[in-house]
Amino acid sequence: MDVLRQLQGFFKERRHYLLFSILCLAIATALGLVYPTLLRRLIDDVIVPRNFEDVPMLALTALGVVILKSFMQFLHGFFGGRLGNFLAYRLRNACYEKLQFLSFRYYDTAKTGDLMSRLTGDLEAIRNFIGFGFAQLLNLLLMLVFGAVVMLTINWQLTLITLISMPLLTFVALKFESKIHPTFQDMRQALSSLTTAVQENITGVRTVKSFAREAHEVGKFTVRNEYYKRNQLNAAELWSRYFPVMELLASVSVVLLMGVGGYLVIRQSLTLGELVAFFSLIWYIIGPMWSIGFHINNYTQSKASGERVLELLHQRVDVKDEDGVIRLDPAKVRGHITFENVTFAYGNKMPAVVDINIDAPPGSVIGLLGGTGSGKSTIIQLLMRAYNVNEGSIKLDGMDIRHIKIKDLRSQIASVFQETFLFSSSIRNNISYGMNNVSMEEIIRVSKLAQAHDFISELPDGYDTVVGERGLGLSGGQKQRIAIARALLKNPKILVLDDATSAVDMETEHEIQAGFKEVMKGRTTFIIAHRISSLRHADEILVLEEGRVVQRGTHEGLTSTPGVYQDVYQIQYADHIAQTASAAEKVNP
Ligand SMILES: Nc1ncnc2c1ncn2[C@@H]1O[C@H](COP(=O)(O)OP(=O)(O)OP(=O)(O)O)[C@@H](O)[C@H]1O
Repeated sequence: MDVLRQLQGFFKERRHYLLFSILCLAIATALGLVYPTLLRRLIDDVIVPRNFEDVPMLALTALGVVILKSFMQFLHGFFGGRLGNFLAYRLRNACYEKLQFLSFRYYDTAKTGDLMSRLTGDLEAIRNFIGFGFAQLLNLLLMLVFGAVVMLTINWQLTLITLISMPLLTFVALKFESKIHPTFQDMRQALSSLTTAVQENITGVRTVKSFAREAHEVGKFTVRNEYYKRNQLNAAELWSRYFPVMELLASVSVVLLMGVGGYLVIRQSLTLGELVAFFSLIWYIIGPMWSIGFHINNYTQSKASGERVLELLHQRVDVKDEDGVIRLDPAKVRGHITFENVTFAYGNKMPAVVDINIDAPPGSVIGLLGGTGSGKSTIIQLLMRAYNVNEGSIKLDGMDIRHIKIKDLRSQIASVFQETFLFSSSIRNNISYGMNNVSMEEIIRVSKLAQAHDFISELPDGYDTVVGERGLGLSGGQKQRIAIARALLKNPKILVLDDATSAVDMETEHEIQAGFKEVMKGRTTFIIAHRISSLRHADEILVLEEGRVVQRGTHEGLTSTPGVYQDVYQIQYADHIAQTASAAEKVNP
């Protein structure tokens, strides 16, 4: 109930809908009791004494009850639907907003499929339960109480005898629920793994095809599909057993009623009308008993769903603005970056970077070189304050970035990552992502700088061409050039190029770098690169190994000092060095 109490906070302005919905359903249920009473009057007061002038009145009453009952049911659905949808809408918005502000740390371990199912399946379960299930569960109790009270007022002995099978019916219903519930959970799990397989397969279609793994993928899917089918069959078998058993038990009441009730009528301790009313009342009570398991199941499932949604909403955001943060005036930002003894570890792992010191004055270019996993990207992540440093500090123009408004800090940094993410929208929208009121001229200007204008112009719809999901349909280099244009449009004080030219050929790299020279002017630039050619003009190059800076200096200084940089240089420039050496030999034999 704690979950329900917490969820209540999301619909407190519409709490009256819940009350109306329950009230209307209760009235409809109470009206349902009028039928047996009318039947009883029809037999005892009309048919038996052949008093037929009362028939029209009884018929009109029945009609009135039907209409009123239907109207009450309509109102229950109306208010329930409004309430459920209002709550789902509020929760969906709250979850989505939370997802925007959750830290990178959360996304390091979060699974897309799981998050999607919280925002869809779980929300749907909550919507149904709060909108309808809750009222119906209460109503079920009301039906039992109302029905039993009316029966007791007719004949309490007969009531006790005929309701003898009720505990057994309840027991079977609950037992059934305890079996079907895990089966449903397995089914949900199986469906989730089936969906994950489809999602992964579509996302990684290029990898699958390039490794000719179609048959393997089909096999993997078949196994999961088989498992899902088995679960479905289990559930179907349980259902097929449930209804006959329930009917059998319910028939015990009916048989008892016929025997004992018939005997009482013969003995004239019960009227014929009362016996018929009893029949109708017994089904009025047994009906809800059949679905008691379903309603309880609905409740437990929604409770679990509520917990999952609330768990997401209660996630702690560890990187957030503190009170009294500094706002940046873009015109005054100079872009002086300093790292002072920075150490950082992801979770409980070994530190990813240790004791990093960098001084990047405004407009300088810092190169980061190192093997895979050496900590290059981590340095950039820390600069953007994706994570808080564990030790030391990072400063922008002398201010610790922890004291600067995150939005302001990030708006001063533009990055081009190794992996370019494009939204399924037009190229123009992708380039101007996050910016308002950008003119077409501006978009074209930056695209030209990023060497993207030519290939965009050749596309059928030019800048209005809609790129597929994550940019499918464009080459890696083309996507990267769009990302570069996007970064240039932001006109940042700090530029991060994370292996930004790795997906383009040498010639294009050269062209892009020539363009970059222009845009890097006046901006502090961090370049992460595997190719020395991308770094040679940097003001300072940091060579990283296992999170530590093992060498630092300019290209000239590092090439003339024995060490990692010189080794990498010799490997990457082997041909060039050999040529230079033979040319020198020819001159000085
Ligand atoms: N999100 C993360 N969660 C946990 N550990 C991480 C995460 N990102 C990186 N690491 C770890 O931190 C270390 C440094 O990784 P980082 O990505 O900074 O290296 P890199 O030099 O950029 O590598 P690459 O050139 O392959 O991109 C590695 O040991 C890596 O496994």
